[in-house]
Formats: sequence, structure tokens, C-alpha cells
Amino acid sequence: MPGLFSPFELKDVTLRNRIAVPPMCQYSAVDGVSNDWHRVHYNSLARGGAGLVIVEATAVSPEGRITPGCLGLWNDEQAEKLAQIAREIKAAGAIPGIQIGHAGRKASANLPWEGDDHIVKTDPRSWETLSPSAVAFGSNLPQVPQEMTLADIARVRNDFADATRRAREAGFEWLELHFAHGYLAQSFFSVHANQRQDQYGGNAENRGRFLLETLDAVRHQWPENLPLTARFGVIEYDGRDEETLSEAIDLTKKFRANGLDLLSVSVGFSTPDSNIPWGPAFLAPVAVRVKREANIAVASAWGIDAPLIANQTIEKGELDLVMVGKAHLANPNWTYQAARDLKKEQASWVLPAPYAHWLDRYRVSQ
Ligand SMILES: C=C(C(=O)O)c1ccccc1
Repeated sequence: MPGLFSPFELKDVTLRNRIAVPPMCQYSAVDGVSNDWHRVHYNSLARGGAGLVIVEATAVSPEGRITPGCLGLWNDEQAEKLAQIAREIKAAGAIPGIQIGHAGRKASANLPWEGDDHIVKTDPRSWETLSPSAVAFGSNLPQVPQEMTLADIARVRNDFADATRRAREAGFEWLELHFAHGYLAQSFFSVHANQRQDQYGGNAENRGRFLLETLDAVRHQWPENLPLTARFGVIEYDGRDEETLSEAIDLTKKFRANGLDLLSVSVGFSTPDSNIPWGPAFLAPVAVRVKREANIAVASAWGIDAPLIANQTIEKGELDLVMVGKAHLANPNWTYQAARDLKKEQASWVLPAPYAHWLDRYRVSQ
């Protein structure tokens, strides 16, 4: 049995394999409410055989959206619609997960295919953005955010807790905190974005405070028996890498001590001047360091498209889960293709029975 198809147990949840669909924004919501696009999208991914399907970055408040097309979990209508998606993911045999986050200074942006830049302030669709400091990301996102007050910090932390409660009530069984990709939580940790002089800025301990406090607030809302995870940018590829990674591993040890069950290792994307070494599974060696030094289960995405590479990262003990993103958009049945490529027995049956029995019958080729 290829290691990629071994089950994965975390708390009271068992994934049928090591394949996860990571959160990938669809930018297709109106007022944060999911619709038929999201239902078809997530159903097709779950029926494709992955063990875990994580619903895209879902904002904890209206100003926390990346774009006006992003999902939200700040009201009950959004939760009710997402509950249907959670039920359907589960009915297809995958574990329903959801990522919740706040876009910080990267918020109030046009859809990627409509500019991928900040909405001009004269446009009624735009809104004021928040960040630890009044420092813009730059490049395509030049607007200077408002520096968060302590009251803002407390409010956003509570928004995460409220969104967590709604996610639990909606039937999700895997929660991922969005602590990566230059969004709000990442910005608190980042020396590029956080120039505060109070208890939330300066040394690494202070820059990690918002993330730890948010984890604590979420922990009190999320069931102890279900996986509580985070996607975290542990490296920026900005020339400060060893320092950032060391600080990130120290913070991950605190995450684990405070109830985090798994870390999805990613890139910080806090500066437009990064030099990312894109390539097949390029983050796996970084994830291995986090896994071993912080003694926590890890997942990772980026460049894990080929089944052989995905299987190697699991069988070599580098990753506990592989996050296969874009390859799933190209082929929602990526898990079936991986089963065939890796010569898994009864490969067809990673798909639902209505598909599998046909694939097994009248076979004209192996
Ligand atoms: C839309 C993103 C997200 O939701 O994290 C994103 C942003 C930057 C890089 C990868 C993904």
C-alpha cells in the first residue's frame, strides 16, 4: 500500500488517506455567502477521493475579506450555507475542513482576474484596511492600512472566536487558522509589517502574541476532540530566513503547547521582494525542520503535483499530509490518478461507487 494512501488519525478524526485539498480562494461569493459555485466545487473535490477538503479562506469579519468575492463566517446565513457544504463533503467520504482568517493590509482588493490590486478608495466597494502598523505591503497593494488599536485587536480576536463557534455548529471537523501569506496574523509576526512599540511588536515574543492570543480564544470554542490547525508562513525568502525560521519554530512550540494539533507549513508572503525558490515540494525540507524541532504533525503545499513526489514525502516521514492544490483544480480526481500511478490495489475505489464500478468493468486497458 503506498504511504500516500495510509489513513491518518488526528484527535477523533481519521482521514482515509494523506491527501488534502488546501484552501484555495474562489472569489465567487456575494456578501460572504456561498452559492452553487462553491457547492459544485467542493463536492467535486470531495468525490475525487481526497482525505480532507479544506474550504477556502473564510473571513471572520467583512473587512477581513481579501476581496468582495470572499467567503465569510460572521453571520448565521453564511454559516447555514456552509453547513450544507460541510455535510456534502462528509457524505462524499472526505473530512470537511475550513480555514478562517483576516486579510489585514491585503484586504479590499480586486479579484485576481480583475486587477489583483487594491480597489481604489473612490470605489464604493473599497473599505479601510487594518494592520499592526500603518505600513503598506507595496507593489500591487500600495494602500497604507490603519494601525490597529488595542480595541481593534480585541475585536478581531473575538471575531475569530465567533467564526470558530459557527464553524463548529456548521459541522466542520477540521479548523485551520490562516496565519500565513501576508494576511493579518502573519503581519503581526512579520518584521516587514509590524513596527509596533507596544506588547504586540518588537521582539519575536511580542510579534507572536496576537497569534497565540487568537489561538487561545479559538481553542475555547473548538471541540477538544477535533483537529485544530494553522497555516503559518515560517519563512519569507527575504534574506533573513534562518532567523525567521528559528523564531517561527519557537512560536510553533508555543502553538503546540497551547493546543495546536498540526501546522500547515507555508511562506510568509509579507514582502513583494521575496526570492522564493519555486520547485517540486520545495518547502518539504523546511517542513521537516518544523516537524522535528517543534515535535508537531506537519502538512505542506507548493509544488506537490506529482503522485510520486507526494508519496515520497509521506514515505520518507517528511510530511504527515500533502496539500495538493492547483493539481486538484486541473483534475478533481487527482487522488484516483495517484492511485493508478502508484499502483494501489483497487485504485478505482478511491472514487464513489457509482463511478468506481464502471471504471472496473469492461476494462479495455490496465
Ligand atoms: C489567496 C491566498 C490565500 O487564501 O492564502 C494566497 C495568497 C498568497 C499565496 C497563496 C495563496
